[in-house]
Amino acid sequence: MLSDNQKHLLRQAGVELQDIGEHRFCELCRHPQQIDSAADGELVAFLKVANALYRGGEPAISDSDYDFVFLAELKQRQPEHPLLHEVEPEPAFAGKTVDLPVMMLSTDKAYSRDEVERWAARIEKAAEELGKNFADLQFKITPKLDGYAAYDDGRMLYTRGDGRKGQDISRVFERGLQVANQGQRGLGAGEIVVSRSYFDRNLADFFDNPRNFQASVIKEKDLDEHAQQAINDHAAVFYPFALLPTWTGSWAELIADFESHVKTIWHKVDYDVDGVILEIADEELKTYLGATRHHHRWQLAYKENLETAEVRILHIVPQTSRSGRITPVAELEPTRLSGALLSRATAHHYKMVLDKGIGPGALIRLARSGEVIPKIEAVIRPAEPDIPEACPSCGHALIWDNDYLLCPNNLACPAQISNSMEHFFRVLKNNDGFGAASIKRLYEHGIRRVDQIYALNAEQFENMGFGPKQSQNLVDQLLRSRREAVEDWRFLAAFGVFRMGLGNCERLLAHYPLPAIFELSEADIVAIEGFAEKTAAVITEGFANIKPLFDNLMALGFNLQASQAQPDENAHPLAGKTLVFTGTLHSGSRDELSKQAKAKGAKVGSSVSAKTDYLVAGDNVGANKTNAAREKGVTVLSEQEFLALLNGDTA
Ligand SMILES: NC(=O)c1ccc[n+]([C@@H]2O[C@H](COP(=O)([O-])OP(=O)(O)OC[C@H]3O[C@@H](n4cnc5c(N)ncnc54)[C@H](O)[C@@H]3O)[C@@H](O)[C@H]2O)c1
Ligand SMILES: [Zn+2]
Repeated sequence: MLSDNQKHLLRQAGVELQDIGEHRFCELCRHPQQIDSAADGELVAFLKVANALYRGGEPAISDSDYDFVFLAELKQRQPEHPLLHEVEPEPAFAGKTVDLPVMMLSTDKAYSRDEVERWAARIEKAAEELGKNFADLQFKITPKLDGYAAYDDGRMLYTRGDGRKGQDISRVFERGLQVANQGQRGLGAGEIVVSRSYFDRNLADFFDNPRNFQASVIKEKDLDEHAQQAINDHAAVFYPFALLPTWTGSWAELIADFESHVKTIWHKVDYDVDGVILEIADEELKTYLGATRHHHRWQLAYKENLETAEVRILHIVPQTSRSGRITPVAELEPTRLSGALLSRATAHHYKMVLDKGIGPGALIRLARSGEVIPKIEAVIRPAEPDIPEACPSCGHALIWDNDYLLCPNNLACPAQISNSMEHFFRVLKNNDGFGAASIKRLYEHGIRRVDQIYALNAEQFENMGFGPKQSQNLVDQLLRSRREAVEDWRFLAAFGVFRMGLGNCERLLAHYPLPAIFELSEADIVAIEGFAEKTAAVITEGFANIKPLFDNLMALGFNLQASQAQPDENAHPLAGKTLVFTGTLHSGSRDELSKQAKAKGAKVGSSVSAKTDYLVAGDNVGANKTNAAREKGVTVLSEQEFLALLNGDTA
């Protein structure tokens, strides 16, 4: 049963226990493998409760069960579920909520060298697109502190909150908390941590675990005397990531001795560490790579997962996805791994099936990983694969599209149509009842598009075989989905345009109002940070394809919240602009001026590109450089002109 404190935490976080029930929640904590039997709603409710307890310092299950059993199950059932693509929320305290100076996200995770190499390959590609030499890039490794994330801007300390808005917890500094390493205030993101050896010696009798202790340090209520003592003894500190022990080197150096670099950094600090963080140092490339709603693409957490299993494949079942790509799903001899029973695994694509010999009878190695789970890590003994020739859903002949087998029959393929309709309701999130089973029935009765679903009344649902109560509920849910406010980028993402997931939709609509997206040229899209040339063509084509459906749905009147920052008369003239500094500056160091510009909402790059707005040229800058910038459409400013802008004078 849950403790009173745990129940209090849930109330504080606004997480409803009745969606799953206390009894069922505790039963699943003790017997994680029973999650197989849980309904989707139960699974989601379980995750929300577990997360709220964990963030409040009272975890009910181990991290490994959370990641590899419950979260993994959700990934398998509903890969697009928002819980998987957004920062896990922290419960709010009574206190001021403030915009974070920078986005504080979760991290993308890797459990094998293979995954690390795939991440590096994406970095290499982006570096190439920016004209940078991958071999020259510096990579950094730091220990991944397992504490309580916070951000220190020098004036206040904030929690990570939902990644965009956090809460003011400056009180911990008033309680005497020091910055680790004799560090100063204002060093940005870090974690509140407690020395592992100190905890074991002095705190283990009073707190269940360090997480429990850390949560108590930031609570608004009076501080526990042992916690206060730990702060006085400087055993509990705020550790800014900038001060962490760091390994730095090129990719070649990193990968040549990967295990040993990781191990050295992992054990460098006397705090709880649950992995290492890999990242690149190049600021311009970082800006270019950007972030999803969940993690920065320039950063990767490497964790260890020692449990693997050798499993025999029974057969491979091809499945047609929403986009027409055929996913190879291997049915396995049921095998237990990290607490869960595995009976299926996926291969990336059919090229891999072909190359590695993933056929019936093959012996493979499986590891539970944080990515699409579980997936085939390695083939120990290959077997002749079956490569399907026809789409398993519509029978259309398949074609190869790079590494993927593709069903090109996207206008009439039942799987593609049904999966797209299901995707719409799932991404929109503000409705219930349009899962795979309902959609299948609707499809069987001739429904092909979501606007047709919105046109149905209760009687028509009943005629398709839905019960009377369910029919009324579906009608209510459709109405609710139109009335309840929904962000315009989420609405756009629901259409499932290739390459337009939640993150990209949000990024695009920060620049253009929703109706304008159909007028965008490829060049308009490329000009936005984070969009590459190749994808822009696919995106404009995708928009053209959804236009008729989009218009039909808009006519129904959804309650859309526009995300685009309305042109603000009072906005600072540097807000949203990208600057590059060059030459000798007199009013401050380049770092100081960058900081001031960033504080006004500007971005600072390291070299001029087509995305730069201003080149701030100090002394001793050659005409070649300024002319080249002007040719790219960049405005060249003197230091004085820049200072005037910084003061708020308009350009
Ligand atoms: N046991 C449970 O019930 C439960 C519930 C929810 C989540 N969890 C655990 O929480 C984790 C997911 O949480 P998350 O979203 O906070 O993500 P995460 O574990 O990926 O951590 C991301 C955070 O790492 C921090 N970090 C630490 N060291 C860093 C460094 N050197 N450089 C940069 N950043 C660093 C940052 O603050 C960042 O916010 C999972 O491991 C999961 O198991 C457990
Ligand atoms: Zn098909």
